[in-house]
Amino acid sequence: MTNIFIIGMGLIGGSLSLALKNDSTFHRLGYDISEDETNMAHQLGVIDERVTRLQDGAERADVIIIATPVGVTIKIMEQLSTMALKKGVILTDVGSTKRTIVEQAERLLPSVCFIGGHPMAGSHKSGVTAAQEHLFENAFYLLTPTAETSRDELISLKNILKLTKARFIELDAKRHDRLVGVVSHFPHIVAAGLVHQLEKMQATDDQVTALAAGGFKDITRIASASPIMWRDILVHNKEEMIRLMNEWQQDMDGIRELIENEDHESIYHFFAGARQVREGLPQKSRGAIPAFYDLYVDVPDHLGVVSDVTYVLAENKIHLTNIRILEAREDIMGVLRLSFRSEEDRTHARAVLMERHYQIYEQ
Ligand SMILES: NC(=O)c1ccc[n+]([C@@H]2O[C@H](COP(=O)([O-])OP(=O)(O)OC[C@H]3O[C@@H](n4cnc5c(N)ncnc54)[C@H](O)[C@@H]3O)[C@@H](O)[C@H]2O)c1
Ligand SMILES: O=C(O)C(=O)C[C@]1(C(=O)O)C=C[C@@H](O)C=C1
Repeated sequence: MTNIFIIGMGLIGGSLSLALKNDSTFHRLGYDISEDETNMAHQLGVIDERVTRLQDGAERADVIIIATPVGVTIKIMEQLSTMALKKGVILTDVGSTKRTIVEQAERLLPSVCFIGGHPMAGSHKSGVTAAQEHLFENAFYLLTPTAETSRDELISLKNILKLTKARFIELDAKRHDRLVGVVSHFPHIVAAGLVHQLEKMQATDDQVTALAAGGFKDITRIASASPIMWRDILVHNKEEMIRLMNEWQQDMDGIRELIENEDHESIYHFFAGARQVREGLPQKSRGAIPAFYDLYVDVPDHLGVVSDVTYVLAENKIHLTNIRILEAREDIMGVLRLSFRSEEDRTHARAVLMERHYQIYEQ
């Protein structure tokens, strides 16, 4: 048995533990500062065993995964440095920042193999109840080995984490923080800033909230994320945040000037350039929610057809992640788009629906 000790039973710790459950040689021990969270994780089958004292789990562990806010991660490493960890234990984390964590691991735990990790998928939700087994499927899993990391240690860690079905990328911690600063950390400041702007307007005209529609909600979804987690991330990635903030302020000053001068052409290029870059971003599925396996079903447009199809799937214990009517007008066939979690579910669904003479196609 390999004892895997997960510290922090929240969204990410819980999701990782769920992803590891399919290897029967793993025994997953979980610990959280909140006993309620540890108990909930146990009740939900997220872990095999609850641990009530950090030391008890740490000293039994072959692998330790720290899944707490990044500020806490350093404190946990301080605590681990005073414990009798097993020889050869592999220590990793899931924190959204890497430079400070890697530096502190080297300082506090020089004789322990620490490999920084960061699964690049998540959500604005927190806590173990939001954990999902497939959260990291197809996502990038960033690893930050150092010159001290041996090839065997890296392979051992990857062999465990491969159950997440994520794709590994190795990079150094400094570059990690620079890149992730742009695509994740700074956007969270912008999202929260926009919500505060709405809040200020609300004080003088409260109708503004009712008008906050699709665009505002899309761009500010991430402002619902954990303030503890984001406070810690910004402090850890302070230099990058300040650099990006200065760049952003300069860019915004430039745009303000364009608007003041009614410079139609440059304003057009500001948006046209952004659209081109945005549309050129990789479309490949990342994370649990976008990893869709879709089937399209022609259905006669009559009352109850949606429930007929879902009944057939439920009868065969096939889980749907989404269902959508794409077209259903009078006198024509409707089209249902069914989304599944995996290729196996999709293949199974295709077979059972064809048996019932539904017309199926993909794409
Ligand atoms: N949420 C995301 O989208 C996301 C994605 C990738 C990585 N991360 C990183 O993963 C880590 C965890 O984030 P999360 O989203 O799971 O947060 P979360 O709030 O869902 O879970 C964090 C858990 O850590 C626990 N905790 C706090 N202090 C502790 C301590 N001293 N000892 C033990 N447990 C303690 C909390 O009680 C909580 O249950 C963070 O470092 C974050 O940067 C988050
Ligand atoms: O999808 C979201 O809600 C997220 O914010 C996930 C997100 C991100 O910024 O993309 C958040 C923090 C991480 O470290 C990795 C992923």
